[in-house]
Amino acid sequence: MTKYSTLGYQAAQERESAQISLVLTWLSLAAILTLIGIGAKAWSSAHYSHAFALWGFILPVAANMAWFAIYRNRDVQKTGLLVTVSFLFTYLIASGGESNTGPLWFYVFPPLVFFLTNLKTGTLILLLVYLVAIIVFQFPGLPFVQAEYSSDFKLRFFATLTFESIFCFVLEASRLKARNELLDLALTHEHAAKTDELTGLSNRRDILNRLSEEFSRYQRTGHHFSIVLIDLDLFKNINDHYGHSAGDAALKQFAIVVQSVIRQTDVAARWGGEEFLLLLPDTSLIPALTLAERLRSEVARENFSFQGQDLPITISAGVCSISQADSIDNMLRQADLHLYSAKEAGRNRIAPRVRSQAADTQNAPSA
Ligand SMILES: Nc1nc2c(ncn2[C@@H]2O[C@H](COP(=O)(O)OP(=O)(O)OP(=O)(O)O)[C@@H](O)[C@H]2O)c(=O)[nH]1
Repeated sequence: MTKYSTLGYQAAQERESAQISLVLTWLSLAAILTLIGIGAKAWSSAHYSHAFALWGFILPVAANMAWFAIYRNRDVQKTGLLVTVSFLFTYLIASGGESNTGPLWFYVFPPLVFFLTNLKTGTLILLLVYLVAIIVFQFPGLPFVQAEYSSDFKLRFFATLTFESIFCFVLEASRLKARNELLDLALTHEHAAKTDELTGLSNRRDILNRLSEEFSRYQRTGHHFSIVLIDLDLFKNINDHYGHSAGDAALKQFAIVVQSVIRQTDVAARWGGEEFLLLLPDTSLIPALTLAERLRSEVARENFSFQGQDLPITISAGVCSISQADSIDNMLRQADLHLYSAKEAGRNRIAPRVRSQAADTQNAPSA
């Protein structure tokens, strides 16, 4: 998965295209009003065909707005407006507009195409615009070309349009660069705010949010979920005998084991110190106990080591399902009580007990 496919990027992209759509709606409205206005001006100067042609462009702009209002398709909205504006500007440069001022509208194009498309597509469209202008300027005899422009005008037109295009390209490129850097920074902060630095798992704040989301989902849909509160056994001894760095290494290795056991939809978090919490969506008590038991036996089997020394790591855990509680606080309290009873019963075990656990944990180390 690339960083551009993460939820954060997708949300930012969605916000940006929603903004572009809004601007396009206002631009379309402004275009309609402008076309009405300059059409009326042409009419008052007795340029009837020109007035009708300008008013004729109102139809596709209005149709594009209506299409978007019904289907909310932003790509069609963008393409529709770009195509209409392209034809309008081609008409203006070919007809000369009022007093040969039609080509002046071309200056709207560079900022508009870079705003609506990306740098590559924008540049391609601008090259097409140049091609249209060159054809109109070089072949005044063509049937659709009614205007003739002086050499001086053509030269200055291309020079100024080129200058404007390059300027818009550079501005857009630096805007995109700044926007991506800002987005990266925001995502890094967002990730840091949700992640435990040592283990890379979710932190307490993140899992509390997810628990409350899962609880709301349960209230809406009735989908059960469970939690597993895990504590590494006699962890103080690990720190005391092998050093704090060995303890840290064991916590990291434990996080890797947890992630290899849980499903992708489950969430593992460092609850604090040497305590961890699992959130298991769509899981009732028995499957949650089975998963906790599998994790316990994986941890007991895993070879935890630090700088060549083996670390004796086992876990105890308390499990609770939403069917046994009426709130998140209550679930956490019950899981904590079960964890306490697992410790009391000799550690390296899961509570509440299921029959199959008894055989597995007969040889569990005592406190
Ligand atoms: N290395 C390391 N140790 C930690 C970290 N967080 C908490 N601890 C240690 O974990 C130990 C927890 O010890 P206790 O709460 O006494 O419990 P325990 O020794 O695990 O005994 P039981 O829970 O009864 O099995 C303490 O010594 C903490 O200093 C950490 O991030 N790194």
